[in-house]
Amino acid sequence: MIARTLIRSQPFIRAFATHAGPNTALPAALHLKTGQSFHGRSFGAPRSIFGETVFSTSITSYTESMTDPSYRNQILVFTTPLIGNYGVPSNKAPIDSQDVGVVLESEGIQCSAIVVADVAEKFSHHAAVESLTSWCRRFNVPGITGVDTREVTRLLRDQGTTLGRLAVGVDASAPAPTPEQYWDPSIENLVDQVSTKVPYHLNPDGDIRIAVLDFGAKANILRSLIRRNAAVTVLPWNFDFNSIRDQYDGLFLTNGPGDPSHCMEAVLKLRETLQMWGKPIFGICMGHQVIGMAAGLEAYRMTFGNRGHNQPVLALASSGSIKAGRVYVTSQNHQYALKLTDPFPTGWEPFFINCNDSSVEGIKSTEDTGKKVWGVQFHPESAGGPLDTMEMFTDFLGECRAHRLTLPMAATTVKLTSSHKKYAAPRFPEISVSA
Ligand SMILES: NC(=O)CC[C@H](N)C(=O)O
Repeated sequence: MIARTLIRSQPFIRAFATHAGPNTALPAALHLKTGQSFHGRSFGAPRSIFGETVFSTSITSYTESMTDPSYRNQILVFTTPLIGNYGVPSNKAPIDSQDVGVVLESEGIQCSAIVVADVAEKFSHHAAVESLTSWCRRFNVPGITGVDTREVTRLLRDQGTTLGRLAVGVDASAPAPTPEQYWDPSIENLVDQVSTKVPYHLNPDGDIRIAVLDFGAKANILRSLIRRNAAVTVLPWNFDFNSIRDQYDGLFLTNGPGDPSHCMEAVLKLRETLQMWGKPIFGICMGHQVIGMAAGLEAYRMTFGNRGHNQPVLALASSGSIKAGRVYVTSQNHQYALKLTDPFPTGWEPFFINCNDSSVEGIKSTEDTGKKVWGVQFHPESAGGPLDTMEMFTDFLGECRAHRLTLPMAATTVKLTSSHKKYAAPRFPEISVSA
């Protein structure tokens, strides 16, 4: 206890803190459904799991990636060899109306396991309160270290995202699972598992009303809206926004895990919104895919997706802070993408294209429609990663303000409640939804 208090209060001591836990020496294996096995040592929770094995090329921000709900049920392989060297911060944000209650992207670890070449047992950072190992253990998430992640990544790049199992406490003589034993998370509606179950409000005193459809929102998306003084109502992913749309100045669709085809209910509702409502709409990642599908585009599963904070995208059109012909470096985490068709659906145009693989990185409504609707596959909110496209939030809210409602703020029928806030400690009044 005394040692822990000292470690928390003394950056000097913390810099040399080690957290070699009791299960560190357990053997562990990463098995892929395609037949390859990699052996190393366990850290974090001493339990075995199945999941979808994906790789991220991010150099920093393992804490933000691991708490991103879009990584739900994925075994995350970091291509950066040393992970954990700056520890893990406290996840409690100051309680004020301009924040969402967490520092990271959600309350806890969302990926099902992590694979690293070399887990750092020593960590050093002024905000760190614990090691990666102890954080994983607290959230019951297993990790494997001592694996040749370059070899795993090359395999995943060639054969595509592959079902896997992280088996803890087994040595090289233990048999790998049979192909039928692998569990495929993409058959489940993961969005339904991570979306808020009931509506809640953030920053109710903001000057503009934005409804957010929550497909598994990263906290920094909500933060980016409320720090620009939006009053935000976060709604379940399949909430009937059309029944309350007249009370809002803009609609935002968030990121979220899994296959977008599980979200057809939201796609069909959004199709009606697009036809009947003229206010600005902005979607990120899953939200962008839902907008594209509502517009008539198809989504497909990529070979290995794009995950990392170093993805270059080329702007094909100018809009707000975005200038056609410029390359922006972006943060990404996705397995699916919209199909590029020629022609594009009437009233829509490609907005961005990926410089590496030419996948669709953004779509927008054409000028002649008079509408302001955008979707981007990348994450302008970053967390972590580059801030090149962050001002798209300012652009969106600027358009919303230009068409602002004149209703008094109290006129919304989505009322506040205190239960079921996804991120925040209880600090808002009770919610009940009257249609
Ligand atoms: N970050 C996201 O929203 C990801 C969207 C979707 N789950 C995909 O993998 O493509």
